[in-house]
Amino acid sequence: MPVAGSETYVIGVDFGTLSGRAVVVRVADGAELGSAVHDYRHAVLTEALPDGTPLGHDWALQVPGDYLDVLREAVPAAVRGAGVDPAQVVGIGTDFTACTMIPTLADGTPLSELDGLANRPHAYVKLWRHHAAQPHADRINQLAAKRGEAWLPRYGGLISSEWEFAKGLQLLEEDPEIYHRMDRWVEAADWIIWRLTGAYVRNACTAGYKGIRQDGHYPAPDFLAELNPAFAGFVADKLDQPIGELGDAAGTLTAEAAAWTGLPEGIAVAVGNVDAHVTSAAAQALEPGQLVAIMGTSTCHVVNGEEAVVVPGMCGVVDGGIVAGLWGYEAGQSGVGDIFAAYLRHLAPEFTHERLTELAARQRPGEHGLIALDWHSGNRSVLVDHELSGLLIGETLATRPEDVYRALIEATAFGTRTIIETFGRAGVPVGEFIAAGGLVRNALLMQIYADVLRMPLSVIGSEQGPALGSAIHAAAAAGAYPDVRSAAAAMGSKQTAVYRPDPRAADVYDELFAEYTRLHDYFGRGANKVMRNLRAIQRRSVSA
Ligand SMILES: Nc1ncnc2c1ncn2[C@@H]1O[C@H](COP(=O)(O)OP(=O)(O)O)[C@@H](O)[C@H]1O
Ligand SMILES: O=C(CO)[C@H](O)[C@H](O)COP(=O)(O)O
Repeated sequence: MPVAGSETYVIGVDFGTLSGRAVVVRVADGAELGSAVHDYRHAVLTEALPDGTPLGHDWALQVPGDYLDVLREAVPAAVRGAGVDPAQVVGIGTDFTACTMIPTLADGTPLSELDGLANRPHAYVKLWRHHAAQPHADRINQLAAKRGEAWLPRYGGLISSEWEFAKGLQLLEEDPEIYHRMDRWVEAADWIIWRLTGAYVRNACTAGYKGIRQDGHYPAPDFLAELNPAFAGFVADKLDQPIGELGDAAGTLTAEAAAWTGLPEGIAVAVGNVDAHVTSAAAQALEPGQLVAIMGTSTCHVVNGEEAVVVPGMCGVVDGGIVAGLWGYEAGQSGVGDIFAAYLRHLAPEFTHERLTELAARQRPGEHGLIALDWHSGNRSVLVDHELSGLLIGETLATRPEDVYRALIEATAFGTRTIIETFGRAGVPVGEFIAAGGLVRNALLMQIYADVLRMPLSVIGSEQGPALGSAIHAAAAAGAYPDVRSAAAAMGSKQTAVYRPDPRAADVYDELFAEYTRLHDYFGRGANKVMRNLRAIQRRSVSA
């Protein structure tokens, strides 16, 4: 039950890839009364640092000060837009992309802000999409498999280059001076809470999925030393920190953060969380078998289960990783909206998403004669290899941009089907598919997914699922509800079976999916290493 007395509100802030969004939510029923978005000034640094220092291939950095601007700009704007009295706000919750890592001093100061370090790439935030640590991930995986590390199956047998250890090892080996100056290696999800409360609490979600924390332990020092003797103390010296459970309060808003946001000092601040995982609460999808796909720049798939089983190539399974009391599973596709955006930007600049969607919608499944592999940003699940790349087969002199666009959408749907079938075979059946995120607004894409998956698609009620999910966690952290489940029951929403599969389309897609699977296994499981070879040739030519 909400706290007694006058109407109260909570703030949810979603820190996405390019912008942060704040939403003001009524505690009693989850009504969204106002929202505001603030674009990060430096967006994503992929070519060069702000001073022009060039970056290598597959790099993706951010500037931490941009996140604070969201607190200063978007939060007060959302409160103003909602027309509520800030004094009635009882809590704030946040979610972040992950694994997004900030090297800091012991007080949380990012190294990129120190005199003399602004031109050092490794001093900056490594965004989740930074894929330059694949060789380091490969070494971690080979060594863990050789030693039979007990934690490896909890990650489906492979650690991703996107995660804390691979990125940390890359930092150590490519810029040891920065590594030694770094006191803490901090998830942005926790850094923002540190800034809001003055307390550094590591959230259970990223510590588990991205930080290899299982059953209360991290990989042992002798494992780390075998990777590199100077890495032996990585956990003890840079990473370890008290853990906060999702939906608990990490602390209260400091006077400084109250001044940034215009919110009352002392209100509850929820433990940090991840954009994907927090959305399950907003979609009222916390029961085992309800899979939420947060479909935007990338797609994350999150689903709860009663117990931990091994799903090959999943991102991970974490006790309480989505909600307390259940094992949370995560899988993902690193590129989805990003693939469509890159196609428009580089190859069809005269078109928009809307125009190509409209043209592609006139076709029947299979009509374009194409099939694609959706690995333009590598493969997070189930192959866990970011040196894989995209592929398009079937082009002729007649192939048009809308054909390719449709084939790319279908490829991402096949990627999702591969993940769902892998979960099912491993003993984590998916009973309901709930779509969330920016791609939900593309009705053609939604219908293609329903047809490819042969499943009805439910759709989250909110257009800002992560921010609403964060607000729900804020309500729990403020004690307005006893826990996240009851807050989600009152404040979340979804519409059931909005898109239903068309059996005739599904038949064609079954055939195309069989072709996709053949290509997927051939290029992705080592029979043909052309994609990795091309990447190696590219690296040599760039550095020559
Ligand atoms: N109509 C559309 N059809 C397909 N993709 C779209 C459409 N509109 C935007 N996108 C893609 O969706 C992604 C943004 O999704 P969104 O959920 O808003 O952001 P994020 O995942 O960063 O939170 C971008 O990659 C963009 O190219
Ligand atoms: O891996 C993640 C969660 O575990 C990232 O947060 C995600 O892939 C980035 O999300 P978005 O597509 O919303 O920018």
